[in-house]
Amino acid sequence: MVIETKDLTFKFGSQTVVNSLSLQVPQGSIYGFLGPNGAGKTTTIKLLLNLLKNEQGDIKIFGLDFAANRTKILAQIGSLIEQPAIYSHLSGRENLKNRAILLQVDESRVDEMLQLVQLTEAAHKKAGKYSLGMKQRLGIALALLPDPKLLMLDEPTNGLDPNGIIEIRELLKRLTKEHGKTVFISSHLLAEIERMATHVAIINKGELLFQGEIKELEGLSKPQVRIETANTVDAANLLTKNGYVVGEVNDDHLTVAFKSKEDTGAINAMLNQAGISVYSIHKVQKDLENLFLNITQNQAI
Ligand SMILES: Nc1ncnc2c1ncn2[C@@H]1O[C@H](COP(=O)(O)OP(=O)(O)OP(=O)(O)O)[C@@H](O)[C@H]1O
Repeated sequence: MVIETKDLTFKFGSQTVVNSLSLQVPQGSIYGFLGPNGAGKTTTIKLLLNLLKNEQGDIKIFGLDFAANRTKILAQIGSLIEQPAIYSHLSGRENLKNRAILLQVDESRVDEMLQLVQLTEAAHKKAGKYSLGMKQRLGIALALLPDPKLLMLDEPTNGLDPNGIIEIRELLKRLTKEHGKTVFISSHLLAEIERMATHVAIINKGELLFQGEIKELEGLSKPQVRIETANTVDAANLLTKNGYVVGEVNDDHLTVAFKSKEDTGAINAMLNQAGISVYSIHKVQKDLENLFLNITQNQAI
């Protein structure tokens, strides 16, 4: 594990903001750290970067105890929290070059990083003239300059347009696949990270509600049969009488729990035989965004 916390807890005054969090971030993963606004994501990230001091619980990073190895560990973490620290009157390249001198990193890394985040063409443009997405990518390039093993990003896709999100997504995928990095990325929108994350943690009110591979999260979403018909109430009654678990019943469609393809065919035949015309019938999976909302609102899945 690249990051492992055990019962991590943090309070602002009497408010417990991070509550007994045990996180496990595997090597090489894109770990999506999800939760609604105010869930405690930024606070957790600050604890993992030593910007806040943890009060209770243990943190291990790269297998080392954080408290005893802070400097060594932090030298291997690149981070981007809130706005990247960019000089807007300097070009993207000058921003990177300045940082390279400051960190005593070989200047050849500057052009490498520009290429990696696809800013080579805009390298000589003033950073103040960059789009939000370009600024975020420059921020990531600055964080990657000393070649850290782990990248921690707090809501880097916030406010980006769809293209900007895609560019960040492709960049983070390349970083894990081709450069062996581990990426910890927070977001309050599952849709923004579900297509890149390999692992997901969902927190709310500082508590961990789910942690696992993204595939496991998808597996939690139980499939349904969606039936479109003119007479949803009669259809619901008939299906209930025959032992089906009916979900939602709307004006134009209803849903029942999916069992099998054969069973879906049997439902269709049953409704037709009762004189209820079926316009369409198919299997649907609850989308992840709804599942995420259900989990964070403490509803049954
Ligand atoms: N410096 C502070 N002093 C007191 N309370 C704070 C402080 N910083 C954050 N909080 C509170 O801690 C809780 C968690 O905040 P945090 O910023 O970690 O959440 P978040 O999940 O990152 O949310 P967001 O997506 O809105 O940034 C919130 O209720 C917030 O009001």
